[in-house]
Amino acid sequence: MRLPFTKMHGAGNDFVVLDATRAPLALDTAQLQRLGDRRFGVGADQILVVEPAPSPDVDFGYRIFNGASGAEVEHCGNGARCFVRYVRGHGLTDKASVRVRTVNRVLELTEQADGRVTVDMGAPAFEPSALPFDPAGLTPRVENGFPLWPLAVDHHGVEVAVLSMGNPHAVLWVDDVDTAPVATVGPAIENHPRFARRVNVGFLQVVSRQRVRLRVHERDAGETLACGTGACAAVVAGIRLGWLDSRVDAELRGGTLTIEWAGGAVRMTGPAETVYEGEIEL
Ligand SMILES: N[C@@H](CCC[C@H](N)C(=O)O)C(=O)O
Repeated sequence: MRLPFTKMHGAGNDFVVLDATRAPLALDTAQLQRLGDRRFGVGADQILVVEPAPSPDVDFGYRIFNGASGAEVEHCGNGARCFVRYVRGHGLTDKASVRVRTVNRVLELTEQADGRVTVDMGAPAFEPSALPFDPAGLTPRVENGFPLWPLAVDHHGVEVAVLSMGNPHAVLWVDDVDTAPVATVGPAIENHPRFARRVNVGFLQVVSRQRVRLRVHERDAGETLACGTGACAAVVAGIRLGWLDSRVDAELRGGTLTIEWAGGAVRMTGPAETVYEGEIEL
């Protein structure tokens, strides 16, 4: 099968985008992994599939697969920005704002006049069961009414905030992201037995009440240059702890995302770029 695709990125988090609006696409795990493979395939952190609207209240279905494993996941924020650029650029809609349904929420995606894209990401969920995270036997330290959970990781103790943006996130605080142990502590928390479906891990440095620096070890992907849901989760946790204002610029290695949250849905604004179009024999 020759499969047309579009390579895109949002702040360096890169994607293969596939159109399944005209004919259904049933790719198996090996085919998805091949698309995600940087040596034997195209290479991408995630594979994004544009599907017909599954219900009348939305314009499209939006499915996401991690490129390394081919596993389906619930959300991808940087991908959502690329999604709207893709459907408008490929003539699939002329709406400025597009509503899409993921496996567990509805997102609204809007292209701005300056070329950036704003995503209504949906609301964060704080119950441990939303990730899921097993808190049995743990006593959190509570700051500003928000729990920080003690975790034993590689014989060290760390404290993490846990929350869901549709997909699971743990956030921890560091003095300097440049020296943060992302490559070691990231996978250890991702695979910690208290996270039954594993977890994305954010390392957050607070620079001021309106500016943070962030690195994210993504579930299944390792460290990526940016993670949209990770930026939302980290900023929301910082706001809940009383450390951040309601509008924050999050600097990631691949670019800056603006995150806004005042309770309710989180808004994320950032770049979305097309790199090239191609075809692959699968
Ligand atoms: N890059 C994404 C998140 C992709 C999914 C994540 N790796 C997971 O397994 O939940 C983003 O921009 O949000």
